[in-house]
Amino acid sequence: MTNSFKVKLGQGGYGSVFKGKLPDGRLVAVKGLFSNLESNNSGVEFINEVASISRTSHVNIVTLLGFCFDKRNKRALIYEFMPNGSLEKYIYGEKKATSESDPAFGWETLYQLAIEIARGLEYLHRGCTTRILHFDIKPHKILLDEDFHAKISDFGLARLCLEKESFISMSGARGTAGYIAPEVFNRNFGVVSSKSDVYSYGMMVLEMVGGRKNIDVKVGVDHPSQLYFPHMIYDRIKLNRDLGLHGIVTEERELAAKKMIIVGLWCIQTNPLSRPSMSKVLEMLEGSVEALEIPPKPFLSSPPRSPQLSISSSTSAQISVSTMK
Ligand SMILES: Nc1ncnc2c1ncn2[C@@H]1O[C@H](COP(=O)(O)OP(=O)(O)OP(=O)(O)O)[C@@H](O)[C@H]1O
Repeated sequence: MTNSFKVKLGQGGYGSVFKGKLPDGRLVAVKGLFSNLESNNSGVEFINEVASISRTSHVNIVTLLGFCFDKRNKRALIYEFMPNGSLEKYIYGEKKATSESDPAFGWETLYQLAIEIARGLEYLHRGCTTRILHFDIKPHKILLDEDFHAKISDFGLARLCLEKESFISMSGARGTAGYIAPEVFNRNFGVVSSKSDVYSYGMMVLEMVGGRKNIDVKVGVDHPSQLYFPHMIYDRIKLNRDLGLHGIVTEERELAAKKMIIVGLWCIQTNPLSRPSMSKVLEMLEGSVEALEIPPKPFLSSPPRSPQLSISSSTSAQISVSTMK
């Protein structure tokens, strides 16, 4: 199926992703899962988990087409192939989105993507058969189809399958620094819930707006005031200053940018209760900018450095999975 693993699409924390083709010609992405844990069981848990999650179906969620599980305990997840790769490269990678040199990927597209991702997340929070709280939403989890529509990829399924199998079960959570809500790494901030995903979503939207990492260590060395993008943009929007963003040449683009900024700032409020639900986010993005109130200035509450943060098991039971009737 993968033609001997010739084309590697990427590398995730749980395995490599390869391009493949089904016998009917459909292109797929095959995500191999490596487990360094001795597992003697038959993989029933894995199969059940995949079966239950494969019932998830939404236009803004990458479709899980199947799985592989062989006698030697090798396992893989098979997803629909997303030809335009991940959002990451359009935010700060080789195809930076706000660049005027690529008008096809300007503010209109970014704004549309913010709405599509919000729809996918809202579905995962409220509408689907399997509800998983606390995904690891970040720009490389958002994949783009051939028409540049956004789909949330994998949404922690790999982690979930391996953790269930290894009996680590639902204890301990991993997240990517820069997107993890404060309550995920410290319970004193509140309870981990779908609002933790709202936080990650907000951080990501602000990166889409800024075209850079929210915490830019390189910039920070020379210009400390520019270290934390959410603070910089907060001051500009609050004081009604020029946003100082690339490519805002029409009023329509400015309105789209403003909505994304205000929504992003609401989403990253430290108190989970102050953050909007994903349905509220959609309402805010789709409504008029005049109806939006500017939130209080968000604190810098994520740990700024290490790219992958493993959370100790003292913050256990943070991923909650349930099958809704
Ligand atoms: N369905 C797909 N179609 C095309 N490319 C994909 C697909 N799934 C993943 N990729 C590519 O592989 C990369 C790694 O994906 P993966 O989900 O494993 O990584 P990750 O975001 O680091 O996740 P995790 O740490 O949860 O394993 C993606 O950033 C993307 O470029």
